[in-house]
Amino acid sequence: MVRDDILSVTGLRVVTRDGDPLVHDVSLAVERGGALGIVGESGSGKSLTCRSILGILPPGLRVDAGTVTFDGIDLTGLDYRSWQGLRGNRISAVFQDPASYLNPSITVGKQLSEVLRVKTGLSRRAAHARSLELFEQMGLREPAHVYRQYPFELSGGMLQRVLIAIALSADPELLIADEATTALDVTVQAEVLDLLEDLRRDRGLTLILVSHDLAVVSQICDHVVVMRDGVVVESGTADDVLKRPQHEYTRSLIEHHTAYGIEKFLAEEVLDV
Ligand SMILES: Nc1ncnc2c1ncn2[C@@H]1O[C@H](COP(=O)(O)OP(=O)(O)OP(=O)(O)O)[C@@H](O)[C@H]1O
Repeated sequence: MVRDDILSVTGLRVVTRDGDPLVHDVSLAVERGGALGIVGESGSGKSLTCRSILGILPPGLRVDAGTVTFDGIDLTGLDYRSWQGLRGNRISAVFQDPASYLNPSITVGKQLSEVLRVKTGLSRRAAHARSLELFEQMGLREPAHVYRQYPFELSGGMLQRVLIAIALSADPELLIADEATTALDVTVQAEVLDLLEDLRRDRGLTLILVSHDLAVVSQICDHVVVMRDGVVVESGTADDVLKRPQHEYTRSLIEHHTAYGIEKFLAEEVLDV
């Protein structure tokens, strides 16, 4: 069967102002409705790869080789106006530390409503109703109460759900979650991952999940890319990469992470046989 990739990255290279490469020859692809995990230790180039896809590289860094194609559109050559129609609309993202993306002096409901009005042109009343609906879909209990709360009144898990609601306000096709559950405790982390998995199943949302934690990726991803020092060292189905790793580096990551809960995933191998 022919794969229907919504996103493909080929030979991506990100360099500094002096031309020093930070990400070299990265290639990956995500099937429409699929979930790709990008794993690797801190500094391996996961975030820069995602930021290249989103067109938001830090100042001084640029893509100097490769292509990023989203639904047939070459993102590397896009002008500002074309990005406006894509980022936040068809491609969205959530990051670590959700509080830093919210205005502390405006209620979270108002912040979501404002985004909805700007992105989808809804009236004030319709945006309010849609916000409540989105909060409910994100698993926030008592959405009308949450609507009136300020960021400091919510827990980390609730804030991340609010950020996911904002990221989904324009009904994007692709969501990039870059270490989005890293700061949460394990139980809340699992709940937010369940939410992402539900959104994938119910809305057909395509996911890229970036994490230094293999346990996180093993929970919902069907494909995995392993990065180290700015290069892809191994990629394939989650089953192949996590249960039958070919690369020494992947093996060492798995060894280190068995202590953090991917035993359950790896144990299924026993049942598979
Ligand atoms: N603005 C920048 N200027 C110079 N070097 C940078 C910049 N941003 C990142 N780097 C370097 O690029 C490399 C890849 O960084 P990146 O943030 O993509 O890694 P990562 O795998 O996402 O790690 P982390 O989980 O710590 O964010 C690292 O060596 C990092 O120090």
